[in-house]
Amino acid sequence: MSLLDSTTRTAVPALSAQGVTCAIGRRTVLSDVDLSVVPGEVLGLIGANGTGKSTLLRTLAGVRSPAAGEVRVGDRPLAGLRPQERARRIGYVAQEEAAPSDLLVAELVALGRVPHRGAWGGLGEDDRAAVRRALRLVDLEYAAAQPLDRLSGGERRRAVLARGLAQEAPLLLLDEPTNHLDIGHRLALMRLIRGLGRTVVLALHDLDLAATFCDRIAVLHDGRLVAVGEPDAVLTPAVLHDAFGVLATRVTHPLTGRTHLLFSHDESETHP
Ligand SMILES: Nc1ncnc2c1ncn2[C@@H]1O[C@H](COP(=O)(O)OP(=O)(O)OP(=O)(O)O)[C@@H](O)[C@H]1O
Repeated sequence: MSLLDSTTRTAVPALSAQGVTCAIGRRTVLSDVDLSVVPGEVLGLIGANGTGKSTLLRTLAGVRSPAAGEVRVGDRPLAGLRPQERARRIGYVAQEEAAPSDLLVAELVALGRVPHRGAWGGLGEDDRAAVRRALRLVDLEYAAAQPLDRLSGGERRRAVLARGLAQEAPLLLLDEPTNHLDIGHRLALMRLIRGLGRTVVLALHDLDLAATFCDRIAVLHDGRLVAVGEPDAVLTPAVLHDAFGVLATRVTHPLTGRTHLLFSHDESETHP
């Protein structure tokens, strides 16, 4: 069952894409994408490698301009927002973010406060509190004073996510936020995202996490949106076969009663 009620569903979308097409060089990598995200919704973006998830997130974040179509934040065109205004409204965490390795974790997270104080303003008490809050949320307070290059891959990922959280924007766009995280931190992060009460669009490769924590799921295939809806309606064997070329079987968790997915490549694996 969706966590959204019907009132929320009829609200002005927090973010929408209308007819969004993106080209890289001469190649069209996103074609005519229409997508609306309602306030408070957690929307998972899934699809095979190279199907355009990162390109769509970058376009929704305003980092890339569409070749055609429009992105709107609330009732305003994204292209009309000044960078600082955009950064106050949208927090974006890319799949891989390079940062100077000698930067301290707390300094990286404090970069999330730039939209609130300007690039040259010092940190105020509000900013410091937001940094501490973000570090606590990703369970990384202990590393605040460490340089980034002393962290593990998963810890670095959590530090970058904390930077996005410290921005405290109502809209969060996260590109594979669970990458590099162990299972405990993956579940904790998804629970955290779920509990933020913000509007979140996130690319995920783990379909079980998507099914468990997202209100709706959008499936990209070859740069086109091929399905959007609640997890049970979208994560069907037919859609998953078309999108990923795998056979999916739904099973019921013996303890929670939730539906989970098992995958195989072809029939011979399911009928040995
Ligand atoms: N800078 C670039 N130059 C050329 N082609 C690019 C560039 N960035 C992305 N592409 C191409 O655009 C397509 C979409 O890439 P994108 O990164 O959006 O896919 P994705 O679904 O996020 O993939 P993944 O799951 O592997 O992260 C791919 O075919 C990719 O090769």
